[in-house]
Amino acid sequence: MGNHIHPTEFKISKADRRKRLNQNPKLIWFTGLSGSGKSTIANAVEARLFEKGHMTFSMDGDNIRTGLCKDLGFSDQDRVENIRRIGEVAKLMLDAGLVVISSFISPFKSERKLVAELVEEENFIEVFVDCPLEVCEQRDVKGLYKKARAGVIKSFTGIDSPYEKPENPAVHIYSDQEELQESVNKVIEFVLKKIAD
Ligand SMILES: Nc1ncnc2c1ncn2[C@@H]1O[C@H](COP(=O)(O)OS(=O)(=O)O)[C@@H](OP(=O)(O)O)[C@H]1O
Ligand SMILES: Nc1ncnc2c1ncn2[C@@H]1O[C@H](COP(=O)(O)OP(=O)(O)O)[C@@H](O)[C@H]1O
Repeated sequence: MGNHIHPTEFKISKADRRKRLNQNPKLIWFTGLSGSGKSTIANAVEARLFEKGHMTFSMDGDNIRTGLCKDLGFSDQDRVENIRRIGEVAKLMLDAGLVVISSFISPFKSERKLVAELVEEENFIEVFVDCPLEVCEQRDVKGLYKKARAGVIKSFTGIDSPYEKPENPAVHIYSDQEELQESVNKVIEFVLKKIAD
């Protein structure tokens, strides 16, 4: 099927959009356990970037798993497909010139690497929200750990489904030891240079 696809050359290029929006599009990729603080930090980071005049867009389970990926569950295979689709959407948004912020557990190294390659490594900023399982479980923001321990939810990340930690993240957050503002500042300091370059 792919053989019969003939790409159109669009008149407006990535460079045109970059110039119009006055920013370098980047993908800020938050990864970490459920309850580690991805959404909380991502939300504050987006607000700061937007305040500074950048055009941003955030993706998380709320706007992806209820729509584009609503046919997917939490088996390894479905998580891989979830991240693959998110990577493709992020790529389109980067082409549109946006600073894209994503908050998904994204537990597998290989999938995160695939996304980085898809959007080109230089555009991929991996932010590891590191938080011990015990702390996430204690927070239990959505009551899901309790359900996972009770066996009501199967294949829960950190309980009976793996999380592979990033080895060399661009930004390493320790959300059990840092104040929210400190974590946000670390991300902002790293990304602002890249976006404004
Ligand atoms: N089995 C299982 N394992 C992990 N998480 C689960 C599960 N079932 C539901 N949830 C809720 O779904 C959110 C994670 O979805 P993601 O799309 O980020 O997951 S993944 O990247 O595809 O692994 C996750 O949200 P966050 O807490 O924001 O991380 C959970 O609220
Ligand atoms: N330094 C911190 N950074 C982020 N969240 C924190 C921090 N300290 C405590 N929290 C709390 O931890 C919880 C994290 O939840 P959430 O952001 O929904 O995580 P995730 O998106 O990874 O599932 C929130 O209730 C938040 O207030």
